Amino acid sequence: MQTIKLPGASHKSFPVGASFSAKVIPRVGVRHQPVGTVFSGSVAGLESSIAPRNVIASVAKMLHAQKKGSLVDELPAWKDLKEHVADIEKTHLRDLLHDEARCMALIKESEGILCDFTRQRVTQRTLELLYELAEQSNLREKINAMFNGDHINSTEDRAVLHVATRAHRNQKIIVDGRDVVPDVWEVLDKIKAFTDKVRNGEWLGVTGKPLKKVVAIGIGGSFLGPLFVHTALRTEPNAMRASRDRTLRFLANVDPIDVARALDGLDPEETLVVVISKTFTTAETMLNARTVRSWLIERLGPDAVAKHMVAVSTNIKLVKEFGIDPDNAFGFWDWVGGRYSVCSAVGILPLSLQYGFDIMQEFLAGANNMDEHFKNQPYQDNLPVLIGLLSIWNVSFLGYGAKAILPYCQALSKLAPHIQQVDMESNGKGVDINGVRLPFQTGEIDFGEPGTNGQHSFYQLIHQGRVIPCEFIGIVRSQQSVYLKGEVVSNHDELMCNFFAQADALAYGKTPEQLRSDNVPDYLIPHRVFTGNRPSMSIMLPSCTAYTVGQLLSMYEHRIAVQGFIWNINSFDQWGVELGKVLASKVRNVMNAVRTRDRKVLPQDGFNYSTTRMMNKYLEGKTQILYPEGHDVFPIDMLRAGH
Ligand SMILES: O=P(O)(O)OC[C@H]1O[C@H](O)[C@H](O)[C@@H](O)[C@@H]1O
Repeated sequence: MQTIKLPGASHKSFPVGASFSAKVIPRVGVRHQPVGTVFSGSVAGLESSIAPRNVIASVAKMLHAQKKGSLVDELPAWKDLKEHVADIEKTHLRDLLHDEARCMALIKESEGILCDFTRQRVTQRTLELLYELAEQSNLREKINAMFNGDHINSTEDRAVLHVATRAHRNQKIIVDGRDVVPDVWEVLDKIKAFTDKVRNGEWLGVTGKPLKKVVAIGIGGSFLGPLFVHTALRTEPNAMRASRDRTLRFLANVDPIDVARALDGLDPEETLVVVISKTFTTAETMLNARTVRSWLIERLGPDAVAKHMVAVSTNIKLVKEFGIDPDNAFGFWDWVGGRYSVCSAVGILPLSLQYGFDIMQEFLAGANNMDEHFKNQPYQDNLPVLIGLLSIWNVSFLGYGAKAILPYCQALSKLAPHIQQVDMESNGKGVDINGVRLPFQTGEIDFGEPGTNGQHSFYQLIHQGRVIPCEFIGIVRSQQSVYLKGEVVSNHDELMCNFFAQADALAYGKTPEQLRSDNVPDYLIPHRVFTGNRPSMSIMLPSCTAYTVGQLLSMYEHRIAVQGFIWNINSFDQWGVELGKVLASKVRNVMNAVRTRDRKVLPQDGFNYSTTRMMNKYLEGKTQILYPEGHDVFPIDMLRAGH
């Protein structure tokens, strides 16, 4: 068979004359039917007629995928798994947990992390079928394509290489023919140099005071990951020592209440502001940045910006236009997705200001350790692959659309909010990677709270209402230990007693017979029955340090990628957030028109009845604000008073 070379494609050759139909979308790539046929022909024909590299690469990938069946639910393994559901429906976890061979096979320990999958509604046969599904879905090739810097984010024509942001200095990771690891380390070295200077008092504020308070302004991926890691490290003994006398706060919401809270009690003379935005165009972040810039200038004069404001962005041009010296800007690259950016300057700059670069380097090393594990381990021992496959089983075959993330560790209290974005923005899609509408749902609804708080809140529903697969995360050595003389167990042991108990309570439940033998009156028995058979997994980390937090983060990121690879969706774009933004700017224009022209209500046209009615209620309902021309409506009273 003759082959032709496809520049930039991951599969370097393809049979001449392989036919396809494709819609060519400028700058975006290719979608195949049924979106619409604009071009039909062969790969050879395409190469000679239109030939942009990214289009050829996309077509090659598309053809490759089509060869194997364009939708995952058409694969034989998917069908086998569908049939296998009936076998599993006949089982109960309380029986499955008695099968010792099964349990031994379902407990995996690697990189110091113990994962117990015995309380998943699976048998060894289920796992075999899931591995088969992974094979048939080209999971390994897709993982390799990610690590190789292929443009797997096809709708934005970008590589997906957050793993490069935590590469060791001597690793090589090639994107578009260029090793990016030296670029990554150039920024990391710059972060180290800058944060050392701020922390040791070499870099001072405009009035000569050390900058001990940091306000990090950013939203979405430029906020949730750094907040998660900051919350995880606050009480870790080494991190605590390293951050003594220092403060890190976040300002995310465009709600002025968040501004007031973030700045409350801060002295601008001692405050460094880090504006974090991949695009440097996000409306909320830029308004907050302008607001805080006014706060600094009003108190310290215009020269304050140079000493008190720095930025993290891929868009250095806009950073400069905002008035921040590009020397004080820390870059990253379009191949780092916002929600995957905590290991770039997005997280490492503010967190190094707070904890020092050395601690953040441990965090990067932990993430890198899990990246290597993910890249190299066979499916059977690969923690992110196993967790991802089990989620596919729960969502697509058992029909459990949500999962609860339940760390029995207060330090991990911001894991669930972070994973909400990483998972739901990545995998909440309606079409496959080729643009074909999916006949099944992808993604999961994520929520969670630390144990034991959640037990006193939503566990009722989990135990007796809906079935929600739970992910329990426990820690062997607590960051903080307390043992009170005379108490039965230490405080951390008390916490962990609940961690162990909940998983079994969900799995075993409580039968009417057991209740009767406990002398529960008949009328209460239906209310007190626990059906059990509710799946969970338990993950145990040796400690909650910068290193293990890095591992945990990477494990969750990659399990989400595994799910997206199997569903064959693009987990790395987020078109679904655009429409609301566009409509908000239409509202913004009208709001401005009404407020600046002293009108109390909206004109009749422009919005539907409901929106007009609600907006008029809002506009009439507070004292008329007339935006004064040429003046900042700032600062608000509380901040002016410097409380
Ligand atoms: O970092 P930025 O460019 O300001 O983007 C912040 C956030 O904006 C949008 O909401 C995207 O959906 C998020 O993925 C992103 O993290």
